[in-house]
Order: sequence, then C-alpha cells, then structure tokens
Amino acid sequence: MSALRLGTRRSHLAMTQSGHVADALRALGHEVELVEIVTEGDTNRAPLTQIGGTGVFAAALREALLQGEVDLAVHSLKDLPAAGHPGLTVAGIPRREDPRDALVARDGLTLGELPPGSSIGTGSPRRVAALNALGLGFEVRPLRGNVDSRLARVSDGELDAIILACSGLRRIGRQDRITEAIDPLQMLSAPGQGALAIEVRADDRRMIDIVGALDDADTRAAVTAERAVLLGLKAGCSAPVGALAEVVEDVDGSLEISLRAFVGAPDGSDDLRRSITGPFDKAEQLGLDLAHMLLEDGADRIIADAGGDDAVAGSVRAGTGEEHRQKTQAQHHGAHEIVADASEPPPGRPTNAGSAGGPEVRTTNTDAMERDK
Ligand SMILES: NCc1[nH]cc(CCC(=O)O)c1CC(=O)O
Repeated sequence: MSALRLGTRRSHLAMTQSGHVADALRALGHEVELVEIVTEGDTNRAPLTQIGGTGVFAAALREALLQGEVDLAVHSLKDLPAAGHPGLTVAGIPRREDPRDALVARDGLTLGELPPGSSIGTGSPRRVAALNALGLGFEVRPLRGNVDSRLARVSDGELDAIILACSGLRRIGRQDRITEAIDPLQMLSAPGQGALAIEVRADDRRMIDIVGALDDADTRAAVTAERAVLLGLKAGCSAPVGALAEVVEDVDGSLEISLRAFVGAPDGSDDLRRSITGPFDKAEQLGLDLAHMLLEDGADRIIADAGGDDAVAGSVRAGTGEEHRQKTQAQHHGAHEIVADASEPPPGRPTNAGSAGGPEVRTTNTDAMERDK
C-alpha cells in the first residue's frame, strides 16, 4: 500500500499538529508522507479580515485534497468554515487540547493585574470584543505574524501583553510563556479552538475508515455544538463569537453537553452571553437553539456592527481552481524531515475549565453574572 499523503501548512504550529496526526497514524501501522501546502494566509501579512478571514488557511488545503494531491489534510478546527465543503468530510476529530485563550503578559501579570491603559495585542475580533467587554480600559492593538514574532512583541517591551490560544502555545512547546490561562467567564474561546479536524474526500471510504480511528466522540460532540452556534448565527469563523461546550454527567448519570456562547461588538459597545444544556446526542440542535436565543436578543445587530465577516468567508469558499494554482505550491517531503516535539504530551483530556450552571438548569442567562467579572 502506498504512503498516505498528509497535506499540511508550513508554519511551526501546523507542522507540529500534522506531525502528531502522522505519528498517530504510524502507530496504527500506516505509512505517512507530509506534503507542504503554502496558503495565502501564510504569505500575506495583511489583517486576516482583509484577505478573506481565517478561511484562507483552509481553502488551499481543501483544493489540494479535491485535486487528489493529498489524501488527508489536518486543519485547526477553528479555522475551518463551519458550513463544510461538498466533496469533503471531516473524518477524524482527535481529543482536543485546552480550549482556553492564553494571556502572555510582561512581568508574569494576569488580566486582572494589568493596569488600565495597558497595550494588548490581538488580531481576533472575538478577543478584541471580549477584552473591551471586560471594561478594564485596555488599549487593544492589532497583531499578526507567526507565534514566535508575536511573543517577541512582549519580550521586546513593545506590548504589555498578547492573547494566543493555550493549545497553540503548548503544541509548539511555548506554554512557559503563558502568564494566565484566561477563565472562560472572562473570554470564551473560539468555536472549535484547541481541536484538530482531519479532512478527507467524501468518497474515499478507505481514508474515512483509517482516519475515523483517531476520532474522539466527546470532542466531536463539543465542537459540533460550538460550530452550530456559528451556523445558526450565519457568522463566519472570524466573527466576534465565542462558544465553549463541555461534556458533563447529569445527576442520573446520563451524558449532557453544557454550551456557552458570547457575541460582542469589537468596540465594546455591546455584548451578549447565553448558555444552554442538553442531551449529548443533540449537539448540533443545541448549538442552533443557543444561536436562536442569541438572535432573539439582538446578536445579529452586534455581528453586523462588527463588519459582516460572512461575506468575506463566502468569497473564499467560492475560490476557483485558477486562483488555487496561483495561491498554492505543493512540495513533497519525506516524513523524516518532520522533527517531532518531544516536549509535547499526547492529546489529553480537555481541561474542565469551569462548567456553566448545574445540569438541572436547562438554560441560563449569565449576562448579569458575567458582567461583574
Ligand atoms: N487563528 C489562528 C490559529 N488557528 C489555530 C490556532 C491554534 C489554536 C487552536 O489549535 O485552535 C491559532 C493561533 C491562535 O489562535 O492563537
């Protein structure tokens, strides 16, 4: 049997994530070859909201899959448009890392310890909205570039702090730079944050079976609920929307999903938080129901004020093959060139970072409670 060709972006983070999936497949007895795909998001330093949202990272990998250049592609699940792609299927979602956002601040400070006027770098409208909703008087500054150059902005004294995902920092062995794993009550992570999505062609039975062995049912249920919030809001993956689901046991021992969501205007003028709990096997419906609650309370107005992310995400999905050839170059490399990060633990249980409400509470308006934080 020929080697499985795994398409990956070339960044340190993407290579590490792909390396883990490759290792997991090799442990099951498969031969795996990594194929590097260069995406526009990697080469263009303009703000993501100007070059087509986070969907730019996924679009090139998906094209390579559809063209048959690779057999599987590893994405950060949160960068994958929630709508799915005809012809492709997410066959594996491994157990996710810590979904929380990370503060990397000068002098080991936490959010609560940073004085008013502190400069905090982030390029994510969701993180901007959450920071401004805290009302702590921070000066939020735009931030892009690879993780190491972002971290340098703090060590160089240019910024007081930056926000990144805990999972990304952990994957590349920089978790020592985290000064606070931000409580979800203060900042709700992006739908799917910390999870990987392994995509294959929808008609490729063999790959669906192979990759299915890496799937984690709890993670799949949680991210399905989180992404359904985006679907229900008709929002793109760079919209100012946070969602976090946790699998919890009900008093009678049955599995439930506890889902929280946040929608905020990046200028801090308005924000909404809602939560809901429901059966494990109704993950998608739960997310859609929560989106409905948010819409009833004006979420669409808040998202529209943030600049209509959905239109941009749509234009990426509609990309033609011609654009693809201009945007991507596939480079074949032997798997031996991938240096595994020995400090990286295998995917563990996600941290249970404070669950929302008791299981007996079906829906909760957490607005007032969280405003005090
Ligand atoms: N938008 C960029 C991006 N996409 C995935 C991750 C890593 C986090 C993850 O695994 O979800 C990051 C970096 C970040 O948010 O700090």
